[in-house]
Amino acid sequence: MGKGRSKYKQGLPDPIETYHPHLAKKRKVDDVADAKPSKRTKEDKAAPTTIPPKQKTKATSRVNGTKPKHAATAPAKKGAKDTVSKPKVNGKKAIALPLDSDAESDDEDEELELEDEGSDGDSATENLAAADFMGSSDDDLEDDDDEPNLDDDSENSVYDSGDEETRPIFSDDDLSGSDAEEQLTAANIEGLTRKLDLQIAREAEEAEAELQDQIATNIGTGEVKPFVIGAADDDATNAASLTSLTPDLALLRTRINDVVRVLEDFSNLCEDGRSRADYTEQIITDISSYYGYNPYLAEKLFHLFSPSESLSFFEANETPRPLVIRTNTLKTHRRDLAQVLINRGVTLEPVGKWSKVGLQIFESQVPLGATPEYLAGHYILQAASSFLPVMALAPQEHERCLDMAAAPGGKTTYMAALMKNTGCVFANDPSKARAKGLIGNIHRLGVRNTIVCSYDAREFPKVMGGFDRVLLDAPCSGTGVIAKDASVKTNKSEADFLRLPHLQKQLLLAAIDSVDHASKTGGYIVYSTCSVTVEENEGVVEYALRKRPNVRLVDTGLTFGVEGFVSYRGKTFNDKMRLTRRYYPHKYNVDGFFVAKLRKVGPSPVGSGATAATASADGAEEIVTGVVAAEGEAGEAAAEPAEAGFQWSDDEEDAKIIEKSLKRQKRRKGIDPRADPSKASKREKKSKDEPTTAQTTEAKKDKTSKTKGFVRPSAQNGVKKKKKST
Ligand SMILES: C[S@@+](CC[C@H](N)C(=O)[O-])C[C@H]1O[C@@H](n2cnc3c(N)ncnc32)[C@H](O)[C@@H]1O
Repeated sequence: MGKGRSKYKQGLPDPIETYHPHLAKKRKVDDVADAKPSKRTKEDKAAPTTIPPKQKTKATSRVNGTKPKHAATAPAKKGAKDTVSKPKVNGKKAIALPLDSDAESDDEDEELELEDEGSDGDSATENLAAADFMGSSDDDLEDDDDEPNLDDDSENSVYDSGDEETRPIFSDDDLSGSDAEEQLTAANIEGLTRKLDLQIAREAEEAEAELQDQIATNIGTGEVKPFVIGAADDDATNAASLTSLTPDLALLRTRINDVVRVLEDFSNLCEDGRSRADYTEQIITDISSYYGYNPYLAEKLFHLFSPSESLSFFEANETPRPLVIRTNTLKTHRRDLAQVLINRGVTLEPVGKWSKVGLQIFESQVPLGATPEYLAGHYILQAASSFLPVMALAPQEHERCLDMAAAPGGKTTYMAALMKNTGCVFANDPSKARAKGLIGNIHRLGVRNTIVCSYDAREFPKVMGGFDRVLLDAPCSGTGVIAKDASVKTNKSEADFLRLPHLQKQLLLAAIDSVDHASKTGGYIVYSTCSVTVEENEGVVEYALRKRPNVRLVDTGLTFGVEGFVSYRGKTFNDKMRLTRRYYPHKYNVDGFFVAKLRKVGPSPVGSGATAATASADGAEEIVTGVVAAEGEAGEAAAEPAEAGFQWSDDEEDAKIIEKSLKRQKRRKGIDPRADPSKASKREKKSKDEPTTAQTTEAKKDKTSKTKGFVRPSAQNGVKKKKKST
């Protein structure tokens, strides 16, 4: 898998907002060089602000092998575990850090916002009684006078000498052994910061020059037509080396680059008698061998982008995304959390202006999944792109919300935090094994407004409805997270891209039918996946718009992201599809993701299975069963295609395709699909008509019960118990 993978350096990322793969790669090379003291230049040695060698070689674990540009960091210090409310390092007082280095005003906004978010001081104190990790008091940290000037690089250091005397700056030669550490003062860190800034600027210039060179070379050689297609056929040696089990990666890479050039300037560079299709076929085969994808998936992903952009995408999938944590504002503030982690030897930086709770981790001397703050629920490890659907959903205090596919709970717990533990979140996941993780996270993060349940979410409208907002973070193929799970490259087949969209469509209809269109504060549905394929994203939303004319696409409110496709390979989608957002690893250095926000403007059609059930915010049951009256609204039949151009499969077609695919799967397993067709069709009918979980079956027996199958996590730590209906 990933034959070409080892060739590529890992660990690129810049802070998420400013991702430039070419710069990042370059930096990585320099990082390695830097790590070898013997390679340091004379000037470096003479530089008065260099960290002594001992410090440089200190065993830190570099997350993703990256260095922050201006990451807030602390040097390794003795007795890090002795963190107290006013942390001291080598006798120096640690101060509030310039986390949001972009703008002071921004930082002030954040302070205000954090105040608003109102951490639950009690729970924090309870959890942290043994060790006061919270660092200095809010008063200390929020006193602007104590804060460094965010705009001034010279003050962009970790330690403030404060009132204490600033020590002289030492050169490498002056420092040795543990003395070196002792003498690492604010002043030399300040110098180091400046040096690093200069180095980064130099690297950026060099990388830019390199890029320009490459572009110029490509342009320069533009007149020479690359002989790419013929090469494989005519040159026996080349052909063998490029297609054998151990292909010559360098040759393969050259051919990929050549074909990209041809495809992007076809009229000038194509070989006589060759069509675009020939080149496209060639490059897909090569990408598939070079990066280790099955040809079906390689083709699917290739067609999402221009040829050169597709290469950036495949390339970005070879490197991990930055490690990100989300501050749990139910327990702490980002600034406080950052300071405590810095004191533990973590190098971090705010994830970007778009989030007030994310911290990107660059280096850590401690395992981030086992710090006291982690165990106390002050943060959760969560991919940056995972924040986005929740931000788009924007759940409000005192609302009643549903997270339809919730495990392991990254988004549920964020929803609860935005709702400040008020109102009620129903967190559903049919996988019991995964629900355990969900319950664990809910407990650890101090979430108290959430009820866990375990249904096949397609059944949800029949069980209960009337939600102000519903999040459907759908099960998907994971083509956005290939960097995390390379098995996707080979294990996703055509059958998956038929089965998954079918399930996603059913789930999205259920999500829509579970929402109260008359909600005073909401009436919203957010649909998201960690996949970048069109079938799982725009295709699903388009289907829902056709089947439910009572929903409209609305703006996600997200400040970045590529617009969704309004047309794709001959298919036309609703014009408003541009309001959806796509996220790509090569573009934003986040996992690939898709986010769509819908607003329900009228009741769901008769026969949709929607139940008008409402419950008070604290989860107490007040049941109104029955199908929402159509009130003159169009039913299923009237909900027929609004968009003539959209030719994708509908329910019936889907069913046929799924049936075929199931048969194929059975055949592959050596089972004769016709062995007992009556039983098979009965089984299929049953699985279509009935919920798959025991809880749902019970719930169907007594539709008036909305509490069966739920468990209040606060009442229970572990596996869910069924509650008797009230
Ligand atoms: C992408 S994951 C959800 C991640 C979660 N939202 C989070 O942020 O932690 C998709 C989830 O869908 C669940 N799932 C699969 N089939 C489902 C169904 N029919 N109804 C509801 N959930 C389903 C899976 O068990 C899985 O946990």
